[in-house]
Amino acid sequence: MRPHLSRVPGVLGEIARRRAEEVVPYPLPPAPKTVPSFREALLQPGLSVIAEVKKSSPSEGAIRALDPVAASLAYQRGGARAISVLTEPHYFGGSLEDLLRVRQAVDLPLLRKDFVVDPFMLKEARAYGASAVLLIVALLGELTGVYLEEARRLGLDALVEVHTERELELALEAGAEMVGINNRNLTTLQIDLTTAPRLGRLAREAGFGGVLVAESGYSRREELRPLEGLFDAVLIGTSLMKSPDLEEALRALVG
Ligand SMILES: O=C(O)c1ccccc1NCC(=O)[C@H](O)[C@H](O)COP(=O)(O)O
Repeated sequence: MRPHLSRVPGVLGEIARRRAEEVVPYPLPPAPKTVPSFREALLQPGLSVIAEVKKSSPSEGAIRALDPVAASLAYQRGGARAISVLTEPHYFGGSLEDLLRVRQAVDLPLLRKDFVVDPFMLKEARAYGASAVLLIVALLGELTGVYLEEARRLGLDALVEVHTERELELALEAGAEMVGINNRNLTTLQIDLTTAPRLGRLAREAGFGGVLVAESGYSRREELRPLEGLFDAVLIGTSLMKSPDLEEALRALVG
């Protein structure tokens, strides 16, 4: 079952509709027998970092044409607990090939970072070595629970992404065990670093005891302070990718 994407505004709608047009099932390579647990990696003590391989974006245009394997090895040395690999090709310069190559090079759990709008994309994620997928409530709406169930059935963890109070309610109703709160409004691309702590507190007040991940816009250590004791993990892409030394940049942020 697919979500109704005509109702999704802005660049997010554009990306997702293009993605949906491209999904044509094909024979997948055999999935790795086991992959490390994304959820358990993020539950280690302290604020875990999910470091993102992101070559370009709608916000920034070209960021850096760094080899995803080289970037991921540097992230692993720098202390990342998981790696997010963009697989969307048109706006982010990613691919499933990148995901597979990173899987073969590092031991960390991988998040397939894409705009999932068809259940086949979950099967692809599993086949190409992901431990987890991103499910964006602004895209999936009431279908979030259906995609969550399908992800679980395939043995994938799911990071359910929200940006508003209503989306948070939907994520919790759907039974999300990992919630990502995006500081970036995916319609306007504006970043507001007060979004994650505000919605994070609401989630905890509502009794959410699962994994909380703050996403987007972080580039300095002091910006992570409001997350301490509330969030389990932070997802960082652009500022790391722009740094001359990824390993050092990661240590400077959270080391
Ligand atoms: O990054 C964008 O410009 C963007 C535009 C439209 C949809 C999604 C977008 N980014 C996805 C993300 O959430 C980020 O890649 C991730 O949270 C890391 O953010 P950052 O550290 O700011 O690169």
